Amino acid sequence: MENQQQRQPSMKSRFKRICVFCGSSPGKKPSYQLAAIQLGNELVERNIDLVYGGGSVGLMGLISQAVYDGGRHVIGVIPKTLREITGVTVGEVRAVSGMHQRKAEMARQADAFIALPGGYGTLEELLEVITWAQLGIHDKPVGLLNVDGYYNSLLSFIDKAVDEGFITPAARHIIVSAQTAHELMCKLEDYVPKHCGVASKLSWEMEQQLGYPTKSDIAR
Ligand SMILES: C/C(=C\CNc1ncnc2c1ncn2[C@@H]1O[C@H](COP(=O)(O)O)[C@@H](O)[C@H]1O)CO
Repeated sequence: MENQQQRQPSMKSRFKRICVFCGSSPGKKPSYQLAAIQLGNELVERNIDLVYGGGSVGLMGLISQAVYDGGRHVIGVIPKTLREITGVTVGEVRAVSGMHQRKAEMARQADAFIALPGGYGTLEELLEVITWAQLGIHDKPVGLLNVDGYYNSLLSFIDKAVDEGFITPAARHIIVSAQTAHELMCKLEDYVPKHCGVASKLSWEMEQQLGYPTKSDIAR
């Protein structure tokens, strides 16, 4: 069933659709669950659609429901194997063959990425899109919603990696973090990449990295 509640957007955004990575668990603190709903509402306010990992579990279920209830389009990208355990997806379901295809499809569909609190899956997805940005595969903004300081230790670790010479200051700038959904969205709207060095030297086949069939694939 199509979502009924069409609200008038009050803000314009540079983004049409954002990919959100977040816990398949709800987390122990109510603030994590509240942040997922607030981020969903913030996307609705700005007329932005959602792409996410699909299903109704944990924070994933909360944000997708909030965006759907607000009248925006939701795409859930789910590997066929996970479909039975992740619950019902509101909006559109895109079934893919595996976890790699899921990440490529989510990345392809989005104009920006945001990570809410989560576990291994969220961290892996977040670090991959940061790495892809560093390599110049995409220049889409990457936001970290640092709810109640959940990601403080990760940010400290990344700052240590900068101090120790493993991450450049320009690549550190890829991660845009804030404590509230509103503040994060404002920062992402203004984000300008600084890490153009690698991107300008390498000529990635963008389509290939994000899983599009190339012209030569199609010709085969
Ligand atoms: C039903 C349960 C787990 C089902 N597992 C997943 N369901 C949906 N999406 C998942 C699942 N595991 C990983 N993902 C992707 O990673 C992120 C969430 O992983 P995390 O380890 O919980 O942070 C999420 O963005 C998905 O794209 C039992 O609860």
